[in-house]
Amino acid sequence: MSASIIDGKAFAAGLRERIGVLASAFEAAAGRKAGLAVVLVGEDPASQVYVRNKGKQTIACGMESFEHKLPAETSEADLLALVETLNADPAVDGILVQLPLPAHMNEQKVIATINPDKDVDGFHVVNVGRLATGLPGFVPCTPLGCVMLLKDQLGSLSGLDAVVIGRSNIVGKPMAQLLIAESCTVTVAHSRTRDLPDVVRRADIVVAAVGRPEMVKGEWIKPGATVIDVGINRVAGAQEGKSRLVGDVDFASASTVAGAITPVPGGVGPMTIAVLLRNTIVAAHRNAGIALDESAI
Ligand SMILES: NC(=O)C1=CN([C@@H]2O[C@H](COP(=O)(O)OP(=O)(O)OC[C@H]3O[C@@H](n4cnc5c(N)ncnc54)[C@H](OP(=O)(O)O)[C@@H]3O)[C@@H](O)[C@H]2O)C=CC1
Ligand SMILES: Nc1nc(=O)c2c([nH]1)NC[C@@H]1CN(c3ccc(C(=O)N[C@@H](CCC(=O)O)C(=O)O)cc3)C=[N+]21
Repeated sequence: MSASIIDGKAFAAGLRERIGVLASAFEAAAGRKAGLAVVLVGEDPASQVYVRNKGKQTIACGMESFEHKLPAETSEADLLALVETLNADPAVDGILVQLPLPAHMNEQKVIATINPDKDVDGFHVVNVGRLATGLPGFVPCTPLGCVMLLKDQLGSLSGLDAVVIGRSNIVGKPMAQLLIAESCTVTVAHSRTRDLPDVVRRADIVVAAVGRPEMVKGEWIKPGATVIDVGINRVAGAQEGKSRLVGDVDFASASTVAGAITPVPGGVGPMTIAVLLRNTIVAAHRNAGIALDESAI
């Protein structure tokens, strides 16, 4: 049996199209474009690529992109001051501070400074609390993108057994919260989990967010299960000096057992950026007091 491939790239393109329509309606109603500010500290090449892609897609959707690139040696106080300026700027609806930050900065302190109603990453404790209690807020982009793909693939997730591998604040934990909200029976596995293959074998839905290239093997997967691979790992390619991207799932073996699986690249990654734009257009409507049917996006 061969799994169907979940085309995150195509789904993300459709999502951006719907956002584009909402963005032009917003501009007509508000007399200004919705705006996203992205802050990058330092010169990490992968982060630079992501930030550039975010900026391009923001503009392509008819929103305004404000990019702030700061040198790696910027003081924490200067970064906090920039965040405060963006909080106060009425042209800015969403703020994203690219992580990880340089070691001399306290990430929690920086995130805590972002106005929760502009926190389109959903990382502020207020939004974490809102998600945990079922209040409207902002949900982290990567896990929300995963749930959109799952619901598109499976319809209702109610009653399904889900295993999330990874318990980070940005992927694993919010992913578990969203699956609980969809009435899945959720297990969260991590580096101390005993017999991970056995835990994964129970799952109708497997979400891998580990950061270990091709760790999850096909023999671990229950036949017909849906596999969402969040991992983005750059490894040495076949050709000298070239690298390639692989996920946390061994795609070759898992795709012979799973019912459906996301590829890397072209799966969850493109969804992350599209959901960021979704959260930004939602923030713009809320901040401007303009009604929007958020469940329809
Ligand atoms: N597609 C996208 O848009 C995004 C992709 N990513 C990718 O997703 C992956 C995870 O990211 P992130 O959550 O930030 O990573 P973290 O490093 O913050 O978390 C990794 C988690 O995996 C667990 N883990 C590590 N080794 C094992 C193991 N051998 N067995 C079981 N669990 C293990 C850790 O457990 P413990 O807590 O015990 O240490 C931890 O909870 C990365 O590849 C990252 O690049 C991340 C964000 C967005
Ligand atoms: N504050 C903050 N918010 C984030 O959401 C955030 C962050 N910091 N730091 C880094 C991680 C990682 N991340 C990705 C976004 C897009 C792709 C993506 O588009 N991936 C493409 C491939 C891109 C390539 O070729 O390199 C794909 O999977 O098809 C991947 C990973 C967002 N993150």
